[in-house]
Amino acid sequence: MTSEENRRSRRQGPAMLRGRAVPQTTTDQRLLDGRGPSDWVHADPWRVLRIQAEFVEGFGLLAEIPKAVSVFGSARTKPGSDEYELAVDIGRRLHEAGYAVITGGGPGIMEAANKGCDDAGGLSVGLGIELPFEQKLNDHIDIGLEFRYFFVRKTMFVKYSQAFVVLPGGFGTLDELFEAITLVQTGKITRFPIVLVGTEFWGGLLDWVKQVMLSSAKISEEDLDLFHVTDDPDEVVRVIVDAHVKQARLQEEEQAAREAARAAGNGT
Ligand SMILES: CC(C)=CCNc1ncnc2c1ncn2[C@@H]1O[C@H](COP(=O)(O)O)[C@@H](O)[C@H]1O
Repeated sequence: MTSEENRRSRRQGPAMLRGRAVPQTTTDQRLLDGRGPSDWVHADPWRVLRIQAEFVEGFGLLAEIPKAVSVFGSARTKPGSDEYELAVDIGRRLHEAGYAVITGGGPGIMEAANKGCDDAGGLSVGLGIELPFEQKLNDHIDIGLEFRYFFVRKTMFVKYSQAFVVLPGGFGTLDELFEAITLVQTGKITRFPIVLVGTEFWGGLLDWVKQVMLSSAKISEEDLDLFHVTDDPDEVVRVIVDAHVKQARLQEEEQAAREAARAAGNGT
């Protein structure tokens, strides 16, 4: 090391650097200087921060929404079709039962459920996803958020709703449905009603689940109780409300039992 290099030293955060270890520029300079290579923007450590930012934004925006139900279904369902009108009706009824409605914020069933809730004066939430083609949140949303990452968005549906309603849809809908069933089956979320709407649409899949999955012991008999299937919008809401009433009662009983045990332990 030359005596010139030896003299140079710099503090960099908690570190002290000397000689040739001292970088030519400061951290601030590198941050503020627009020039230079930008490959780092696409590197994984940077992505981790973006992912983290999506969680922070989502948690921040949704933390204070009241109890809510997520409604899923095809992005391709056309306004005016029976399934679209059914989703409008379900969105409205969910609001009337005291729930906010959360959807994927897109067109089709998502738009219909948001519309039903919004037109009835309810809180309508859309959690959109950035897609390769131009896309905007539907017009019936009070609180909207656009996610880059599907897995971050999926966390929000589960964390901020207390039930899932699933209307006819394609791969996206099946992905959301089976994630929810898996989370309930594995005890990651408890007492979480999942209602499938459309006995004809879901019938073939349910037959296969029973005839192939169940009969080859890939699931057990009680796993069939993890979801409820109906065509009746009134029943959709009733199943959810009943499950939540039962859940609240159980929680009260558990709380009372804990307090009784504590009191007995104190000898009071
Ligand atoms: C017209 C078109 C294809 C638009 C796509 N635009 C989308 N916008 C928001 N969420 C979406 C979209 N496509 C799929 N999803 C997600 O996947 C589900 C629907 O997918 P699918 O149509 O069943 O498979 C929705 O519940 C939603 O959460």
